[in-house]
Amino acid sequence: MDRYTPLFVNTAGKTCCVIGGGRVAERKIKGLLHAEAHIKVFSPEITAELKQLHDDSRIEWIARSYRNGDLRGAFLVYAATDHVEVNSSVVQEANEAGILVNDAMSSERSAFITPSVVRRGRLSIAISTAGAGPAAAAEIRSTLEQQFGEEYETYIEFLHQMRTEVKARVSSPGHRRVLLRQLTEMNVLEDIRTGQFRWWTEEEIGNWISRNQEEL
Ligand SMILES: C[C@@]1(CC(=O)O)C2=NC(=C\c3[nH]c(c(CCC(=O)O)c3CC(=O)O)Cc3[nH]c(c(CC(=O)O)c3CCC(=O)O)/C=C3\N/C(=C\2)[C@@H](CCC(=O)O)[C@]3(C)CC(=O)O)/[C@H]1CCC(=O)O
Ligand SMILES: NC(=O)c1ccc[n+]([C@@H]2O[C@H](COP(=O)([O-])OP(=O)(O)OC[C@H]3O[C@@H](n4cnc5c(N)ncnc54)[C@H](O)[C@@H]3O)[C@@H](O)[C@H]2O)c1
Repeated sequence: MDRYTPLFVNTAGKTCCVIGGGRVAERKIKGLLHAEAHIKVFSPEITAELKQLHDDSRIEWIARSYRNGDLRGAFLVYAATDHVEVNSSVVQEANEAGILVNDAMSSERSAFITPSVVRRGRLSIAISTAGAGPAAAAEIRSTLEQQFGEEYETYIEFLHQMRTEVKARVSSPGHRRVLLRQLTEMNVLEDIRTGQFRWWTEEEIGNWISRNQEEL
C-alpha cells in the first residue's frame, strides 16, 4: 500500500496494548504516553526505561508472552515483538476484533503506521514514507526540526489563545475569519525569535479585537 489517510487520534484515557517491550516498543510507548493513553504492555521482558515507567505507575506491565484474548477492550494495538509469528497472531486477533493494529515489522500487515513526528507544543508535523524508508522519515524530521524551531510552541499557543477569545467575542463568522487572518499576518514569530514577544493580557486582546472590528 502506498497511499494512507493521515489522522491525529485522541488516545487520552484509552487503552492501547503494546505487545513486546524492546527498543521499538519503547519508542511507540513514549509517543502514546505523550498523548495520555492508558498503556498495557504484554512482554516477558522490558527495557530499563519501560521498567522505570512501570515502577512509576505510568504504564501497566503484564510480564508474560502474548496470549490470544489479551487485546480485549483495546482501542489501538501495537505488535512490536521480534517474532514474526507472534506479531502475525496479534494482527489476526486485532483484525477479527475490529481494532486498529500496527505491526512494527510490516507496513503491509499494519492497519496504521507510526509516523516520525516534530512536536512543538500543540503543533505536530507527522512524516511517513508509507513504509518505504523509516530512516528517511527520521532524517526529514531532523530537517524540519531546524526549520520549525522551539518558537513555534509559543506562536501556536498565542494563536490558540487569540482564536479562543475571537470565537468567544465575535459572533459573525465573516468577521472572525478576517480577524484570524490578520493574526497570522502579524510579526509574532519574529518577535518571539528576537525576544520581544510578551503574552497579551485579556484587556489587550479585547482592545485589539474591538479596534480591528471597527475597521471591518
Ligand atoms: C518513523 C518511525 C516512527 C516510530 O517507530 O516511532 C518508524 N520507524 C522509525 C525508525 C526506524 N525503523 C527502522 C530503522 C532502522 C533503519 C532501517 O531499517 O531503515 C529505524 C531508524 C532508527 O531506529 O533509528 C527499521 C524498520 N522499520 C520498519 C521495518 C519493517 C519493514 O519495513 O518491513 C524496519 C526494518 C526492521 C528490520 O529490518 O528488522 C517499519 C516501520 N517503521 C515505521 C516507523 C513505520 C513506517 C514509517 C514510514 O512510513 O516512514 C513502519 C512501517 C511500521 C511502524 O512501526 O509503524 C521511527 C523513526 C522515529 C524518529 O526518529 O523520528
Ligand atoms: N517499526 C520500527 O520502527 C522498527 C525499527 C527497528 C526494528 N523493527 C522490527 O521490530 C522488531 C523488534 O525490535 P526491537 O529492537 O524492539 O527488538 P527487541 O529484541 O529489543 O525486543 C523484542 C521484545 O519482544 C518481546 N517478546 C518476544 N516474544 C514475545 C511474545 N511472545 N509476547 C510478548 N512479547 C514478546 C521480548 O521480550 C522483547 O521485549 C525487530 O525484530 C524488527 O523486525 C521495527
